[in-house]
Amino acid sequence: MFKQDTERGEEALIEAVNQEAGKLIELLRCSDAPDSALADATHHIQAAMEILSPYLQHGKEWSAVSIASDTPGPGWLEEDLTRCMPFSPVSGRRNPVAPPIRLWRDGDEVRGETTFSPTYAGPPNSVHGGVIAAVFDELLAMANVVSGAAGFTGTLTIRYHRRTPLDRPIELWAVNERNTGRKQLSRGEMRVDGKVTASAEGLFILPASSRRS
Ligand SMILES: CC(C)(COP(=O)(O)OP(=O)(O)OC[C@H]1O[C@@H](n2cnc3c(N)ncnc32)[C@H](O)[C@@H]1OP(=O)(O)O)[C@@H](O)C(=O)NCCC(=O)NCCSC(=O)Cc1ccccc1
Repeated sequence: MFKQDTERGEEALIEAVNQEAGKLIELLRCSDAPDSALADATHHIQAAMEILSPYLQHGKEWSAVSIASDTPGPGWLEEDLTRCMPFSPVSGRRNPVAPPIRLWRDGDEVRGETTFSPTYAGPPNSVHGGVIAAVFDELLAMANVVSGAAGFTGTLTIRYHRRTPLDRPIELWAVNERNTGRKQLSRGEMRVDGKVTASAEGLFILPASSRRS
């Protein structure tokens, strides 16, 4: 059974069920189960879907709910930056497709760690390049947030130095290099055992429309 956190209550439960769903995705991705087991699992998954479907939220309002200020619970914690985007497909603890990522503020920089399961595989034993890009998008955006300005991704350039392995601890690092008017320039790295496997540079821009409003 899920262990309830007495202080965080519902929040702990919603995160726990998402984590279980993430493990389910990994089991499906890696499973060599026979048809009988797959049929049984399908039955149980359908039962869970029936329980949840009455609570499905549709429409603009729900898709706009993506930042912590839209949800109950602590939104901004410097030691746990992923809290401010609980529904993110990259780091959100309320999104079962997100890998388990931790991000925290370290002065002007953002640091973090993650381990990618085979759910995120691209080449053999390695993380998918698109997943790496997605993680950098969020990591660099967070470095901008920490620096006090956060625009939309305009351009994101990734250099894949060597393969990023699955099932190994990955170090994440990013910093905002420059804020000029509406533009923020940031860069980041992924490292394994101290060696850079991928690096990124991003130009983030505040849209003209956000200035007028
Ligand atoms: C915002 C902007 C990129 C630009 O705004 P506009 O008002 O149209 O800009 P305007 O035309 O006034 O030009 C101003 C200056 O900027 C320059 N410049 C313009 N564009 C580019 C460019 N692409 N690349 C490079 N430079 C560009 C332009 O030449 C000019 O330069 P100048 O001053 O002459 O030297 C807009 O096109 C847009 O919304 N695109 C979609 C963005 C999107 O969907 N991103 C993905 C989702 S967000 C995400 O994932 C992050 C995240 C993660 C996690 C959590 C949270 C966030």
